[in-house]
Amino acid sequence: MAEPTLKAVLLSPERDLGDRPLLVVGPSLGTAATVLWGATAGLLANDFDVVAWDLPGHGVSPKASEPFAVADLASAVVTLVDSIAPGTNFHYAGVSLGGATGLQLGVAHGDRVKSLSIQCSGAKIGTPEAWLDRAELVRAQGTPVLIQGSAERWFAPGFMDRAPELSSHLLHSLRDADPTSYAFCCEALAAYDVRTHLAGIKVPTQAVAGAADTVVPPSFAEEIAAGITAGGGTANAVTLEGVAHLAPAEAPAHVAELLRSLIGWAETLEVGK
Ligand SMILES: O=C(O)CC1=CCC(=O)O1
Repeated sequence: MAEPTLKAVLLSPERDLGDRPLLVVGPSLGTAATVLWGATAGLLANDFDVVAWDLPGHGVSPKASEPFAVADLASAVVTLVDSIAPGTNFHYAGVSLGGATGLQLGVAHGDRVKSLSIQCSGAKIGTPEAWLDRAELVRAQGTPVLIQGSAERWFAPGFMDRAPELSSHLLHSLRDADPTSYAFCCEALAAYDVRTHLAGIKVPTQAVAGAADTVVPPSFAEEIAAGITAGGGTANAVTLEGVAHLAPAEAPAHVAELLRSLIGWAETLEVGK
């Protein structure tokens, strides 16, 4: 296992980094973060420096040459932040595997993270067998074989008709992803389980679920919030109606509002530190 190299895109490019709170946003398996987060970031770009990182072999990140764990993704996010804004503590929001990376940031790098928005994610996602089967499938047949099933899991009913361009753009990022890197992500998810570590997360956390998500239903967000609160941390769970697995693309205005409220509150706590 090794920390992969990650690359990022600044989604609030009209201002230099450093003047405003830094919000790092992360992707779900198969998506490019700029596409997944574009609409939400557009609503936040006046108030925050928004930086979107990509999974290995997805979007702007290079392919992975060896396996990695979700914990390695979290360390790689910290390395990435230090390469663009050295030593800066940041707010973090991530979807699904990007959300799992966020929980791992809270577990292992809580001193660097000012708040966590964990979206359409869980402390454990799916079963190891299913992830290892998917890794084998994508290695044998490439990412196109995943497109039909992903479209069914990712979007709430009616979204593809309402937003044909965005949904097609998201599915193109899956088609363009490197199959080997995608398979490594599946293997990282097979081994991922931070359920017994939630109590160690002390940063303000919001767990956001899609009511129509069949991959990680709202009970997963409730489990995260309950586990963190039990550890003395501060967390709450929110369910978005009409949303499946890609909340920032499906409900950007609502997600932006949730992030504004979380970050605003977390910044007041920081002032007193
Ligand atoms: O199965 C999918 O494609 C959805 C998903 C599970 C983990 C993740 O990041 O995305």
